[in-house]
Amino acid sequence: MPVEEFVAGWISGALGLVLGHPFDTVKLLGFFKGMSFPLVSIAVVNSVLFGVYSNVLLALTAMSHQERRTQLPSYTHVFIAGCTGGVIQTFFLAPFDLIKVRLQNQTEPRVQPGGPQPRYRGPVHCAATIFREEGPRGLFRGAWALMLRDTPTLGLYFVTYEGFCHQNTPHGQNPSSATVLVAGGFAGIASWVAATPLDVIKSRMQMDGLRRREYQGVLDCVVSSFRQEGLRVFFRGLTINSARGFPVNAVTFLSYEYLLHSWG
Ligand SMILES: C[N+](C)(C)CCCC[C@H](N)C(=O)O
Repeated sequence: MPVEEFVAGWISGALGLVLGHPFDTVKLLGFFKGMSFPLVSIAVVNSVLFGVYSNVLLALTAMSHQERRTQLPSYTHVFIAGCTGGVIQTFFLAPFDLIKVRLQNQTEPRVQPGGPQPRYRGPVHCAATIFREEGPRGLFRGAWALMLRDTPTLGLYFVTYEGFCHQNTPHGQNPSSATVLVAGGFAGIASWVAATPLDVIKSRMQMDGLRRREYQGVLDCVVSSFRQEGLRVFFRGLTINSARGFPVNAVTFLSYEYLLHSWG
């Protein structure tokens, strides 16, 4: 099984993430300490996503990464491989994403000497507290919504990327760096635009249960959010998600392709 894809997915994800970090932090104006936690999480999640994607595509098409560069596999195969990557990565992403959302939404001011401690003192303390207060399943709160958000949208992500590359590359050649950058950026925007409605729901589910349970499940959260705030609730964060999605995924795909190419 080609492991290069896993490693390339990890490194390229980390590069994209460093670039996207400022956007992620302004997204909720909460505090988000340091980069080590996001780097560990992206290492795990992106290597699973890219590794599963490439290996499923390989199994479906019997073409290697290099062969796929010159001959585009069918969009159905690309979509299925992307969706499979989306499903599998959810199991890894769910606890990391939950911790991120809980830390970002922490509204207590920074710790003052002698003042009250924040509820979560950092990612590890946050994980331990959730485990203690909400049980092991608590670490997967919102995971269904996350899976619904990421399965089709990661299919779309890879279809956009491969399609754009294919259309802008002369037959039989590798896509240029500029093409890869723009294709990755568009893939990021397309998938984030499609993912935003369920991103709103996912974050609400992840925050639910801190004080009292408000939602019965994903559908209930969709219905009551819509009733209380109207259709526009599903577009919250659309601009910042897209603005972040372009550079992060442009850099992710460029470094991914570069690494795979240089490993030959
Ligand atoms: C599927 N969804 C749109 C949620 C994400 C797709 C891109 C993933 C990338 N790590 C990023 O953070 O932008």
